[in-house]
Amino acid sequence: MPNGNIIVTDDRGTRVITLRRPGKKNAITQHMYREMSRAIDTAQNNPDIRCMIITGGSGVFTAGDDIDDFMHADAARPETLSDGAKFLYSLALNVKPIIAAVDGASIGIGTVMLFHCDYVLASNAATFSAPYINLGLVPVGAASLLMPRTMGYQRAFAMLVMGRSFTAAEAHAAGFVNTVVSPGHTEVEARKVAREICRLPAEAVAISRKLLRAPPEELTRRIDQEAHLFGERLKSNDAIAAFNAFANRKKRK
Ligand SMILES: C/C=C/C(=O)SCCNC(=O)CCNC(=O)[C@H](O)C(C)(C)COP(=O)(O)OP(=O)(O)OC[C@H]1O[C@@H](n2cnc3c(N)ncnc32)[C@H](O)[C@@H]1OP(=O)(O)O
Repeated sequence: MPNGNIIVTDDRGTRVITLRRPGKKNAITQHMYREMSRAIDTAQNNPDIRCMIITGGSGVFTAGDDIDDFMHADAARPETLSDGAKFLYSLALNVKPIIAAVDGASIGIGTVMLFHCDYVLASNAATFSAPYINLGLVPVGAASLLMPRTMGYQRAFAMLVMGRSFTAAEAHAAGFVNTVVSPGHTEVEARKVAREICRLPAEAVAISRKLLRAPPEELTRRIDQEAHLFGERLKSNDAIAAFNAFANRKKRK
């Protein structure tokens, strides 16, 4: 059942998946994860879809997991994790190029998903972080595999273990952003990249892409391994204190 926070449109061979929850900085609920997974999964065997764009629109990409939703979702944690994990599986198993258009903050899963994407555009107002450490947590989504591979161990350490944020220029220098554009222009530029990809021979794109990427089974193995450790960390005093602090921050407002 669509809830309006994920908008999916198909335009000349490109599926555009838009996070639209501006009042909550595009924080991602379990329902939104399911909608995004469905959009990616249903593109796999659809010959009309040649590539995809994931965008947060203008001003923000995503504040990561919706922490309220995460905390209040079914008390059974494995169930809570499963929509996010399913989304990560959808990304890991996806066979079509995905372009990400990042304007503003990209936090947590927002940044992790970029490492599964094929081409990343960012505005110079974009910032990138994956501050699981600040919640007493560990990386998810095969970030511990893909980040050091893409940008080198030291940068991955700064982002994942120290919780550092990268600017668009730093992300570009680190190699996980292809192009930096002006704020408000990421989506239009992403559509140009999509048209370029759509003009290429589809089968050769698919084979070449597969050769370039980590095998899906390697990704899913690491996703599972991280999810297990993440689940353990959720029970830690550090994580409980961090989630309580978030809840109290809201009450004080
Ligand atoms: C298990 C989880 C793992 C992870 O995902 S790790 C990453 C978790 N994410 C974060 O730590 C980011 C938290 N959010 C922020 O730091 C800030 O927000 C921003 C920097 C993204 C934006 O700051 P500003 O422009 O000052 O906006 P604002 O007033 O903080 O937020 C606007 C509304 O959005 C809600 N919100 C923002 N992020 C989240 C989130 N991740 N989960 C749930 N709600 C969120 C706020 O509470 C508020 O809502 P209201 O106006 O009703 O008070």
